[in-house]
Amino acid sequence: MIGLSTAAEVRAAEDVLLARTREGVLMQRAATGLATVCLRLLGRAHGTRVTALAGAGNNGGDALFAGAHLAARGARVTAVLLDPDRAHPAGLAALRRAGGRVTGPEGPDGLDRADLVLDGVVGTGGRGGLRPPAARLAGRAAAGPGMTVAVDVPSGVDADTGAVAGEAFAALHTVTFGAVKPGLVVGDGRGCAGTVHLVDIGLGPHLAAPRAHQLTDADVAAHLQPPEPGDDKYSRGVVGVVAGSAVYPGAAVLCTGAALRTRPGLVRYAGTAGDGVRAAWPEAIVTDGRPADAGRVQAWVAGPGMGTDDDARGALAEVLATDLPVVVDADALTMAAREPDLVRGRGAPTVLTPHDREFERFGVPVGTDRIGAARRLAADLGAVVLLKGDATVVAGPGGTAFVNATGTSELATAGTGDVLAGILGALLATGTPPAQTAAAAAHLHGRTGQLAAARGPLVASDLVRHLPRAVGLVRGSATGSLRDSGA
Ligand SMILES: NC(=O)C1=CN([C@@H]2O[C@H](COP(=O)(O)OP(=O)(O)OC[C@H]3O[C@@H](n4cnc5c(N)ncnc54)[C@H](OP(=O)(O)O)[C@@H]3O)[C@@H](O)[C@H]2O)[C@@H](O)CC1
Ligand SMILES: [K+]
Repeated sequence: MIGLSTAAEVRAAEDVLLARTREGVLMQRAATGLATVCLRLLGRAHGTRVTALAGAGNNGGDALFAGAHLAARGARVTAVLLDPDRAHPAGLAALRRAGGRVTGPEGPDGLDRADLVLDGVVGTGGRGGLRPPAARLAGRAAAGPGMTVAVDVPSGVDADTGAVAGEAFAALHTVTFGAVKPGLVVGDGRGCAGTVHLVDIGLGPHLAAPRAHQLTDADVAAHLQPPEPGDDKYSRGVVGVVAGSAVYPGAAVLCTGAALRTRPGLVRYAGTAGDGVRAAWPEAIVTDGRPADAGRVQAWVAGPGMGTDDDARGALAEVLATDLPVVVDADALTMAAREPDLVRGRGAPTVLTPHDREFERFGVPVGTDRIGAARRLAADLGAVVLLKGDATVVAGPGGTAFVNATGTSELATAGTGDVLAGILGALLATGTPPAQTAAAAAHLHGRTGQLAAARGPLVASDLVRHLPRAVGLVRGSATGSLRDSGA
């Protein structure tokens, strides 16, 4: 698992370490790591042109010291000081010693010919969008030929939330220090950060336990264990699906198929789209009656295409009255937003899977702090909230959160949510902790989308077809990483 640490958590760890190390050591570690990543990205330093935008804080200091490293290896480095009188003195001296040029915000900055642009305007100490001179330079860097690399955080991005209030630096890569900040992987910040590279500056032992994480393939593999010799169709987690309608059987077919393809134990279907499900998935056990007629299950998925009429409301209330985990998706979210007490009083896990418009029906729009919004709704309802987006966020009622790293915009097409609900039901039926399980489902859904999209534009049923390969891939990469680590 990759921990996501807020700016305050990183600063607190830095303070402990700063008190124990010689002055400047941490910044040297950061700048050396930054220069090393830049060298790797450039392929060589000699003869390359580098422009380093440097603000008045320590973020600017990092950029100046890294510029000095690159200049010492033969790069032609120009530092553009946003506030020349307050530039980091030691960083500036190092750059000058290494032969770097220095100019002000209106000077000849070399942005039009740069191979690399370093954004050291502002890091974790930033507030709000970029101010005018920095915003103008960031715009020119984005339009210019140089590879854009943000130092610690793209300037103008809120390190904790990913919110961008105005202009921000658009980076192809971000080299971040000590810990990945949530704002680099969620919301608008994710788009500004590009590929994130983490540089270890020794903060690890001093960092508070993170309250937000990203899962890796190895973490998700633990949710996708192959059957063991003693397993049978009941012991592997039986899923119940309440979805679709006579008019809209597609959602039921996709959701049931996704559950079967994720964990082919047993899937029971209860609803009015039974004929469509029987035709598409003869493996499923179908009843045209109520959920209670379906037989024993270990988790329910309710919502996709089921409608919101009295019968649908009755079926939803029936599954929510059980002591089993329930996924509340699509039409079930509309009904739960009207009657949140259906969810609030539950003892067993509930996972709600809203996109932004569905989320808003619970009373408050998502806003720019997606992790915060998901946490608040989760605490209010005593449920897990999986907030869909480019980077899907999962929050548990106690505040634990996950940000998905595998999302692809190709998944923004009809029916992909029905597939996610089916995957989620299949994983929840095994009884693993619901917030991490929901994050694992989002991860697998994203990996499946990546696989399916490799062949061109995808439709939701492509995802169902690619699920077994995605499960194999996730399991395989976990084995690979264990082998790599010598375990
Ligand atoms: N601590 C350590 O040991 C280590 C810290 N490290 C590094 O330090 C960074 C944090 O440094 P920091 O705390 O000095 O703040 P920082 O991000 O440079 O910003 C302050 C400057 O930004 C300005 N500014 C603010 N908002 C702005 C805006 N919207 N648009 C434009 N400007 C804006 C603000 O201006 P002012 O408000 O003062 O006028 C002030 O000049 C951290 O991200 C990491 O890179 C690493 O070297 C590892 C060791
Ligand atoms: K920056």
